[in-house]
Amino acid sequence: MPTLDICFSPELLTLYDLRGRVAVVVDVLRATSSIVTALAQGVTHLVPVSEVTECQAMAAQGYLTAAERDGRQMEGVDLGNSPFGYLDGIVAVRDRAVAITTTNGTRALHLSQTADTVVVGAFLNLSAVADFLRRQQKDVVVVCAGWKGNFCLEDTLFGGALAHHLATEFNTTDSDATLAALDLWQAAQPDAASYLLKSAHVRRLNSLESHKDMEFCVRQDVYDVVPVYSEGRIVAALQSVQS
Ligand SMILES: O=C(O)[C@H](CS(=O)(=O)O)OP(=O)(O)O
Repeated sequence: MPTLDICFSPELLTLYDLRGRVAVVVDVLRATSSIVTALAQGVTHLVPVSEVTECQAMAAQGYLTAAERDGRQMEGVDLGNSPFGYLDGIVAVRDRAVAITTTNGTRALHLSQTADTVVVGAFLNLSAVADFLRRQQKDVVVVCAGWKGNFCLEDTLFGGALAHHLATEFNTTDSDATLAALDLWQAAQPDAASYLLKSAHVRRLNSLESHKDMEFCVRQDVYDVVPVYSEGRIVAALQSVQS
């Protein structure tokens, strides 16, 4: 039976060997929720980059640009880090490619590249990711983006929810990290959104008046898209299998 382990922060990734495994990178608030939403809304692919200047430069190649630092959209770009940027119709996103840089999410993606496969997880595509992992039948590490290297509740909660979904098909009992995330998921029931109100990131987003982002990002199974990060691009899984 394949194992499901959880890495609470990118700073701990040196302790994990991702080779031969599937990495599920999660940054519920808000990078991976926005990436899932972007692909569901018809974005062709996303390129995660480290620096804002790198992101801005990609506009010359026809990319839409999405850049955020400390929760705020940067000057001179098309989009920030809110999933509503892909939903509100202000920027036409269908059939466009997006260069994206965020505080925590893009770093976690870059650091996970040694995995056999890197997928992008969020509550918005929880069941789709679980189905994808069932088909892969490989060991899994959930890589929590956290906040500036620190543990965060929302990404760990996602890890617990995913482990709960896969508990009969994956070994979720050998890792204390997975057991802790499962306990957290149980503690958050029956209302994970209310539970997350206590998290530091939700308080940060509230102070930026992004409460509706949090309410959206904790919704489960809104989309069935599974983004896969490969060769510098994030594409929907079916596209990746066909190409
Ligand atoms: O925009 C976000 O939600 C965060 C910024 S911060 O953690 O609040 O500074 O970026 P992300 O990379 O999605 O964690």
